[in-house]
Amino acid sequence: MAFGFNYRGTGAVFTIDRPEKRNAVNGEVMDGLSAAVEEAAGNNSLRYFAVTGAGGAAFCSGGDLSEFHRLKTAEEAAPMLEKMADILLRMSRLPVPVIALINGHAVGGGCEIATACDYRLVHETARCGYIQGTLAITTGWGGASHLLAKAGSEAIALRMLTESRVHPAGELIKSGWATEGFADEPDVALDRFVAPLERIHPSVIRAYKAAALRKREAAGLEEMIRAEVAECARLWEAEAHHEAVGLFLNKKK
Ligand SMILES: C[C@@H](C(=O)O)C(=O)SCCNC(=O)CCNC(=O)[C@H](O)C(C)(C)COP(=O)(O)OP(=O)(O)OC[C@H]1O[C@@H](n2cnc3c(N)ncnc32)[C@H](O)[C@@H]1OP(=O)(O)O
Repeated sequence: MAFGFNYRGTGAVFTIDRPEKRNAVNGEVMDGLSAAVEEAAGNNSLRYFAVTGAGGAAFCSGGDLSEFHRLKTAEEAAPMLEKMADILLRMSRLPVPVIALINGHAVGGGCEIATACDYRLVHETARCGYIQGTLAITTGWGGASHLLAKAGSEAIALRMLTESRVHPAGELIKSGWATEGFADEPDVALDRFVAPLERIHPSVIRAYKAAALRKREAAGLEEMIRAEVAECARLWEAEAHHEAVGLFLNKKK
């Protein structure tokens, strides 16, 4: 199975479990996350929803390039991009805090998953970045829209997106992208982070989450995501993108 979904204390944890592929997202992971989000949305006693990756190397390396490299045209790429963008939008709209437990590198679509969360806890060795630019595409799962809708500094957000590089944990914490860093086991960091929330009545937490969602919706988040997906699909079919992906997949051959 490419993923796990477990209840842990008062929360639920979705784990991408493909460490040999650095937790790249394939169709099975998408469907698993979609089902987990649906289940969490209907669970009135849930207090948080966390996403993480199996193994120490990566949180998530983005879309599975070997699987999605088959998609050549904008028309072929769009349904995949739309599907994951919709899953991440629904995840972001969960009525409880959504936490990215970034145990290792989060790049490309992996960085977008983290961005759709309310909080990002980053291991000190993890590096994160919207590296899609190096593949001649933009983010296509809604990551730029989530980032711009809630970033404190538009300039920092825009610079991260356009530079398309990976950032060490220290830099992510300093810029405010990461909520906090950790050096111990991810589970310990998660418990430490949720402990103060668990002392507050769940209805209060849910009310504040609803307030944050109202702010993002007022920014036009859903419409922004639709435009982002279309733009990524348009760039996807260009030769520059397919060449860059081919180079990555053939790098060790
Ligand atoms: C859909 C789109 C979007 O945003 O909307 C995207 O996500 S574009 C996808 C953006 N993602 C990427 O460009 C992938 C970037 N991946 C990386 O930069 C790296 O793999 C790191 C994540 C930094 C990990 O580096 P590290 O040296 O630890 O591992 P590695 O590069 O040797 O990778 C280990 C194995 O995982 C595979 N692997 C890694 N990332 C993959 C991916 N995204 N899709 C498919 N396979 C992948 C490698 O080919 C290799 O397979 P073998 O063992 O068989 O050789």
